[in-house]
Amino acid sequence: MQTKDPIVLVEHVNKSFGTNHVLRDFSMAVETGENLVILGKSGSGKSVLIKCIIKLIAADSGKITVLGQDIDALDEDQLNTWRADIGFLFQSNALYDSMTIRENLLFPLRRHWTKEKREKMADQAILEALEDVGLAHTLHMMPAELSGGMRKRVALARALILRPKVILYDEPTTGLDPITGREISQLMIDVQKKYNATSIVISHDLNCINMIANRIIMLIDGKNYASGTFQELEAATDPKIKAFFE
Ligand SMILES: Nc1ncnc2c1ncn2[C@@H]1O[C@H](COP(=O)(O)OP(=O)(O)OP(=O)(O)O)[C@@H](O)[C@H]1O
Repeated sequence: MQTKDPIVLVEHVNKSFGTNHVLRDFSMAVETGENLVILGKSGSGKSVLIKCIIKLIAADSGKITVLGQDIDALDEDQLNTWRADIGFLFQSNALYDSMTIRENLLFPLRRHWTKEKREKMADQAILEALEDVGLAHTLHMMPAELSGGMRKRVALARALILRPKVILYDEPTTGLDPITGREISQLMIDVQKKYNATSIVISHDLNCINMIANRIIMLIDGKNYASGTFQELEAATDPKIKAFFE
């Protein structure tokens, strides 16, 4: 299972909440440039896994290495610098409703860029990020003025503005109609190609998964139960895998 030079390596990770043992000796390796989808039923621990990868929550045991860095060894300052290389698209989009789209995109730059760099480069970076998602005209609008699909695009632009090397998507097409879902999936493919990023995607949306996944990992019973391409897993005879593709 180990690849030559994985950009994300999860080894024997366990995570429990009280008696709820969510991740059980979970391991996976993600290679640079992959679009990896994590598939598993509701409550199986997909969000917990990606929160462990970005160190929003701590695993109980095991080791996680991201961009060559053992994440347990990072202090607060190092964690902040390291997080600039990791984009995260929340299911809720998490846009600030009281801020314009420009201010929403400025937010990560405030955290990670110096004032000097922001003064010189922020406007250009914000415009380019919005152009990447086809929404340059929304610069001075408020989130409430945008449709759900547009808000998702803005959230994607914000996740990409620092040019992360790894992007984590938590159910990026949930709540969108199938056409908008396909548009978002295509955008994810386009940005992955443009910036040679690595994507880890949680999704239940078979259309989205079929479009974007180079590989799928099935998270079942807290473990990396199976992995393969969409076609390989769709053809599986194991009932636990089959259930997802019916
Ligand atoms: N902070 C927390 N405290 C206690 N339990 C938690 C916490 N976060 C997650 N859990 C539990 O961990 C389990 C896995 O949750 P998780 O959100 O990872 O599921 P999921 O696979 O992402 O589900 P869904 O597809 O519905 O989003 C659930 O039983 C959930 O209740």
